[in-house]
Amino acid sequence: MSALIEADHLTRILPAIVPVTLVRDVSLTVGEQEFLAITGPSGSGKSSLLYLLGLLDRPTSGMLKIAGQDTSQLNDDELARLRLEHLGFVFQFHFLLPEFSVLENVRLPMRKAGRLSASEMHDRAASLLEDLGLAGHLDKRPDQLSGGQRQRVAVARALANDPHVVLADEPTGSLDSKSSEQVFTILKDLVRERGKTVIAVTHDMDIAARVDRRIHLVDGRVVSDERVVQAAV
Ligand SMILES: Nc1ncnc2c1ncn2[C@@H]1O[C@H](COP(=O)(O)OP(=O)(O)OP(=O)(O)O)[C@@H](O)[C@H]1O
Repeated sequence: MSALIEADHLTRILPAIVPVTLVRDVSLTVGEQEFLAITGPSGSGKSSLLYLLGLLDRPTSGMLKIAGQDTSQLNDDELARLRLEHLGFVFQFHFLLPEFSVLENVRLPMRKAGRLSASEMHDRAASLLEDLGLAGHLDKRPDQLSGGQRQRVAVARALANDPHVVLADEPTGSLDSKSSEQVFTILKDLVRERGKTVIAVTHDMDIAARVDRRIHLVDGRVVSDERVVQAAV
């Protein structure tokens, strides 16, 4: 198993009159094809840790390697490039651009990466959306879709540049139970069928019980990091 993410003693302190420690001394290694949940009480630092691992924030101290590359000396442009190449994001609220079509929303990260021609981008975006059950919706705008459909568009967008890792912050947090189950199944299939690694922050204990590995945080610290044993059916 080669490491996609290596975090060594990561700490994030928010400077303030009374500094706030968001993440404390977190060390972990995440490999290929892992399905991992980050759990913990509200305010325990789950999102903060996900943002560090996703290069959306910088640690105050500690080392973070993504796909073998030490990120500590990289400037913002280099971090953005590493993010585009290796990481995809799904948030609780989809953050799709309302004035763009579904297809254009999925094409945007490909444009930023600048590796594909216009027709390749179109075909790849259409194919991802079709795989996620959205074939009939490519030209619609996000507000013409249901919440579950929008979240599936967000998953397609996360996959646009074929990242190794998909980081998801409460991906089912604003969905009804049926849509939640669909999005969970999609994330699981990303791991099982597409060989991605998925790291999901979740409050949903039903989801946390069905991943492969669970990291539990309390006060910004990892208090357990365990393989999840699935009950036999
Ligand atoms: N910009 C900020 N300014 C001040 N405090 C912050 C800021 N961002 C986060 N915090 C605090 O840091 C702690 C960790 O926040 P974080 O959002 O990472 O936790 P979480 O476990 O994801 O919470 P939740 O489950 O409620 O989303 C919380 O106590 C939060 O209030």
